[in-house]
This record gives sequence, structure tokens and C-alpha cells, in this order.
Amino acid sequence: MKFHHNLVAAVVHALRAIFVEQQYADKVIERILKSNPRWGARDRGFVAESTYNMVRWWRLLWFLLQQTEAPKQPTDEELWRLFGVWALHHHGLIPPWAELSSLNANQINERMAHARTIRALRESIPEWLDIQGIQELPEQWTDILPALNQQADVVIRVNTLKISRADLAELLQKQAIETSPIEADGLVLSKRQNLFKTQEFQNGLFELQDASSQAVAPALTVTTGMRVIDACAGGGGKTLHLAALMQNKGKIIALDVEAWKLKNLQIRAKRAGADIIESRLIDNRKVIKRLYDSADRLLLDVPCSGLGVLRRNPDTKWKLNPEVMAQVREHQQQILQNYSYLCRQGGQIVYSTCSVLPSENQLQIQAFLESQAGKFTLLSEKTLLPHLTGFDGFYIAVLERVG
Ligand SMILES: C[S@@+](CC[C@H](N)C(=O)[O-])C[C@H]1O[C@@H](n2cnc3c(N)ncnc32)[C@H](O)[C@@H]1O
Repeated sequence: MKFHHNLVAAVVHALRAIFVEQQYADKVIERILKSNPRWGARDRGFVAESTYNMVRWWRLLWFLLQQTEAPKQPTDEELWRLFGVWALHHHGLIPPWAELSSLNANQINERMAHARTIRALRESIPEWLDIQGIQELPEQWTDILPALNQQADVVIRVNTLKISRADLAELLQKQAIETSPIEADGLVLSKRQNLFKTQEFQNGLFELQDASSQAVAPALTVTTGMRVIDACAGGGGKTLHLAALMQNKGKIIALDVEAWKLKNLQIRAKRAGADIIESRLIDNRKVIKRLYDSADRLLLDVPCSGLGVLRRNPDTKWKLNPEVMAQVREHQQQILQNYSYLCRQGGQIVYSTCSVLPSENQLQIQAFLESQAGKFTLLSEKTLLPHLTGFDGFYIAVLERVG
């Protein structure tokens, strides 16, 4: 393995932006790659993957470097040395550069042997999160963590409004993009590739969407002609899937509190040829009130901790804390309480999160059902665990409004 000084400098720059300037990892990497258009695919992959991996293993790497917690404001000198630790840990060697001359491979390896005996260090997560995880999921937590530290597969959802899965797989194969089919409308790539520039993506033949996320829309058991409300639609990943399942017949009202996300949804809907989606910004209470009792199906894909998708967004674990977790839970319960009556009597609601914690999932549904004195019943619920599925962690509950 040959390391290039300028690429490692870009990784150090990215880490500073993420941890010192508190920017989002995906945005930082996107910006750095955009401003270096001359880098080839291998260099781009090196910068993106090294940065993501160092974010993922942040706590462990600091422990290996100096046996203490990560500093709040690491200096560039420290970040260079941290890269040296990463290089030894991942590639088996430290680049022979002046910045890294103080590193001692034997000491680092000894610290690694110690770290292996402590789960929160070995899996590189904050202490409070390890305590909460083991309390909530005593049987599964130790197996879930290594799965959340893997690199995620690239999964696409075929837009069945425009093409069949077999036809799309064939089109991609012609460009040496190998895929294999998974549940329902999904294809998983055999190796990581950037698909955004393909003609097929630009023509709306598919969207990038993890397999677990693709399990949410089918849980609504929509049929053509239904009236569906997607109350936390965001950029519309699941809204578009619903439109495809409804064969573009009926109506979907996509709500969100963020105008920029709904704008993005409109662009994606146009590309996908999904024209039954009407987006509405929730900018006052009346927006919700006007929709009471009107939906055959209601999707509440609520904001959550994102613990189930740490493989994609490893920086999330460093941004969460117990106070944020409490706010997230309160917000989820408020959305359940305030929006569930958008569903008509006899209609169904799907509540979903990309979290594996019962406190955001089963316990929220239980609390909601208890507060509603029999007006809603639970039809089914499932938690998709990453170590069992190989995909993101998700929770999906289906409720019926009976009163
Ligand atoms: C998990 S994300 C939704 C992802 C989206 N369903 C998808 O599949 O792409 C949760 C969304 O809820 C929105 N949100 C937050 N508070 C809300 C509220 N009170 N009412 C409606 N949406 C809200 C956020 O802006 C965010 O887009």
C-alpha cells in the first residue's frame, strides 16, 4: 500500500471540518471531492473511505494513539498522527513520514490488545450509548455493534413505474455494473460504484435505498386509488416507493416541516415519473387539522436517533447524547399523538424508525396505544436487526384505527 501525502492531507482537512467545525461528514466529503475534480476513482475512494472509517473508529483510534478520550479540538498534528494509527490498524503499516515519526507500532498494538477486551472501545462507541444499548437490548447489543461498524452495501430500488428489475439489471450489466436481486424491488451492487452519473439514474429508473428502508412502504399494503398521507416525507425516499406500489394511481400527500426537503422530493418525483404526489409544507397547525380523518393509509416515518444507519452515517454516534435522545423520544410521541387522526376509521398507520432501540420503537407504540383507550390496535411489528439481515436497522409497526 502506497500512501500519498496530498490525499492524507485531504483526510486531515475533512476530519477537522467534521470534528472541529461540526459539519456533516457526507457534506464535507462531497465538497472535498467536488473541489478536486482531477483525482481519479481510486484517490477519491481513498479519501472518502479513509475519512468515513476514521470517523467510525474515532474513539478507538484516540485510545490507540494516547490511551485517552478524543480531544474536543484536535490539532492538525494530532490528526496526522491519528491517521498513522489508522494506517497501522487497517493497512498494517505506518507511512514513513516526519509527521508520524513519534508513533510506536508496538505500543499501539499493545493498546489494541487491551481495547479488544472492552466492548465500548472495541466497537468505538460513546460510553453512555453502550450502557443504554445493553440495558435496552441485553441479548442482541453485542452482536448488533459489529454489524453497524461494517461498510454498507450499495442497494438500489428499481422504479417499477418505468422498468422491470430484470431489464434494469441487464442495462447496468452492459456497463459492467454487476448486481444481484434482493427482496421485492431491490438490487444490491457487487462492488461500490458511484451510480449518480449513469443515464439510468438520471432517467429515474432507480433510487438508492437500503433494503430495510425498502421494507417500509410495502407494510402500508397500499392499492391503486387510495389516499395516502406521508406525514414525515423528507426527501421522499418512501413516498416514491409508495407511488410505484400504487402504480401512480390515487393520491399521496407528502408533508414535512422542512421546505428544502420537499423541494428535493419534487425533483425526485419528476425524475421518477410519479405524478400523484402533492407536497405540503407544515408551517401552521391548520395544515394538519384540515387533513383529519382523510387518509386510507398514513405513514409516520418519524425523526429518530439514526442508530440503525450508523454504517452510512458514522458521525451520528458522536453527535448524539442522552439529552438529544430524550428530545427525539418526546418528538416521536408528539408526532404519534398529533398526526394519527389523519387516518380515517378503518384505515392503517405505519410507524417506522431507522433505530434499533425499543425506547424509540415498541415502547413508543405501547405508550401511544395505552393513551388512546382502544381507538387504535397493533396489527404487527418487526425490528430489522443489522446483524441478522446484513442491512440497516429499522423498526416497522402497523396499526389500525378502530375508533
Ligand atoms: C426519518 S426522516 C424521513 C425520511 C423520509 N421518509 C424518506 O424516506 O426519505 C424524518 C422527517 O421528519 C421531518 N419532521 C421533523 N419534525 C416533523 C414534524 N413535526 N412533522 C412532520 N415532519 C417532521 C424531518 O424534517 C425529516 O424529514
